[in-house]
Amino acid sequence: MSDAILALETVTKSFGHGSAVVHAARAISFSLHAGRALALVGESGSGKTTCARMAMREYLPTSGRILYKGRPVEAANSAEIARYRRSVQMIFQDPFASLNPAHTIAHHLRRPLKLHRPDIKGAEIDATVRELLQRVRLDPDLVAPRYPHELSGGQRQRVNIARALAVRPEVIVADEPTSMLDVSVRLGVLNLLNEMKQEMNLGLLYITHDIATARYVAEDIAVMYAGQIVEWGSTARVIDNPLHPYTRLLLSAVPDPDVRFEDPKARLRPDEVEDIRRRSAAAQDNIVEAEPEHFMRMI
Ligand SMILES: Nc1ncnc2c1ncn2[C@@H]1O[C@H](COP(=O)(O)OP(=O)(O)OP(=O)(O)O)[C@@H](O)[C@H]1O
Repeated sequence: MSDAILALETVTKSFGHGSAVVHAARAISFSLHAGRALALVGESGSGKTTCARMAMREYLPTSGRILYKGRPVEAANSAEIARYRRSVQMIFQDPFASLNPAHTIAHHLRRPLKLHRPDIKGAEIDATVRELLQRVRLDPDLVAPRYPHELSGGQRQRVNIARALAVRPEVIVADEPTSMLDVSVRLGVLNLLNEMKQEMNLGLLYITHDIATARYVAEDIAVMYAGQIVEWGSTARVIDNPLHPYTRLLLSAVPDPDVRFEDPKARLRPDEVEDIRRRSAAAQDNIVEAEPEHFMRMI
């Protein structure tokens, strides 16, 4: 599809040098489209956050290109970079760390409006704060005057979503947005992200170790293993008919980022895990040098 808002084209990111080099992302290609979500799934260390940080321009790729509306970001001037930064907003894992305990929720939402929305002034700012809170299904009268510690984790994450929406982004990058929340409120936050995607025509990059949750937000899934995308497809196809052994491993693993697959709490036996890892690594060796198009055909 050529109407991508944001596209990573054969992007690679390495850290360190020589024998200590870590290939965190290798030949990664994906694009984000208005009103659609891509779930990037994989275990801890597979390279998901590195991809998110490249999409945010916090990390520059070692090689490859990032395109914003078809134009390479590297060639952008400072005004275009500023527009890009506004256009691509991030929601982090820890809903508390990203809010300042000394300020009210209203303050957190007024700030981006004052900085990035010259079209609204004075009383309009407070009206927009109310609108934003309503949009994320929070009661403005109750929530606007509160401090972050007075809200639940789920409410705080909704405030973070409202803050990201304040600058009218085109893309939201949500890195494990529910993994630090109570299980009981996770689905509500995922449903909210899904509604925002549809209502505001946002492109969404949803990053998770828990492949099953992709069903609630994402049209497509890309599965990452050791810095590479090893399987890609529609969410229903990947979950119902996973082709790659590593995807099967993810589907059978417990949804807890702190539990490694070798952990006895994971449902697979250690010998099964070892076998799948070996086959994943072998499959990966075969595709390392392949062009993305060729790789897509292989999976
Ligand atoms: N700034 C950095 N310097 C050196 N190595 C890094 C850096 N950032 C990430 N890495 C390494 O790159 C690899 C991929 O890490 P990344 O954080 O992208 O994975 P992840 O799938 O997002 O994992 P997690 O869910 O734990 O964040 C890991 O081996 C990690 O140690």
